[in-house]
Amino acid sequence: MGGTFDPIHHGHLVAASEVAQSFDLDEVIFVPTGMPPHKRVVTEAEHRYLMTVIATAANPRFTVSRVDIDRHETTYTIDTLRDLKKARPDADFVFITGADAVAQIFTWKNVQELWDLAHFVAVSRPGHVVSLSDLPEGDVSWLEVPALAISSTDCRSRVERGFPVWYLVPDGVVQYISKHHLYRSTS
Ligand SMILES: Nc1ncnc2c1ncn2[C@@H]1O[C@H](COP(=O)(O)OP(=O)(O)OP(=O)(O)O)[C@@H](O)[C@H]1O
Ligand SMILES: O=C(O)c1ccc[n+]([C@@H]2O[C@H](COP(=O)([O-])O)[C@@H](O)[C@H]2O)c1
Repeated sequence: MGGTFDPIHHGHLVAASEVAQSFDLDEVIFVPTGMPPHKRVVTEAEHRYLMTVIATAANPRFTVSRVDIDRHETTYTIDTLRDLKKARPDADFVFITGADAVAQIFTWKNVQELWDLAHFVAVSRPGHVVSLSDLPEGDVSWLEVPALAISSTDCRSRVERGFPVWYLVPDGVVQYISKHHLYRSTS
């Protein structure tokens, strides 16, 4: 599952857990992006990576990869999948995306090559509707997951305004944000 994870929240974790169960996956690899192509300036990669490690530590099927943050360039999923495939040539990959991300997939780099490298699973997300007929049949599956109306944008905004993010993100991530003064207007 690729994402900016700025910060990682329970919407990401529920989506990953549901896809792992439904598609009988051995492992879910969370891949924090380096520099995402379509996004604002994001928090330092090491902070996003460490929050992802903290959030996933308790689940034996969850791991975190540094492939995107160690490439030190704009992150494209084509490169993520090529690097993962190089490291695990025998693995069959499933790339997990939310409804909002998959709706943009035809703007992604080398999109036609992506289908050869992984099967894509798009999960439902509150506030986002996707027309399944726009997605290539056989290459993208759809999965309804428990609706959690949580976004990283809202988490950042809440911290900035002094509102709690307890129960929106894992406890360790709340503590990490506080310890490193992330998302405060002065940080
Ligand atoms: N609440 C959610 N339910 C289902 N999927 C989600 C949810 N939040 C994020 N995702 C999916 O997880 C992936 C990574 O998301 P990302 O790290 O950009 O989080 P985000 O909450 O969308 O961040 P931001 O608000 O900063 O754009 C994307 O494919 C996104 O669609
Ligand atoms: O490959 C691309 O062109 C591309 C463009 C936008 C997003 N992505 C990937 O989609 C995933 C979710 O991205 P985001 O920006 O919603 O966190 C993440 O793994 C990104 O690298 C990939």
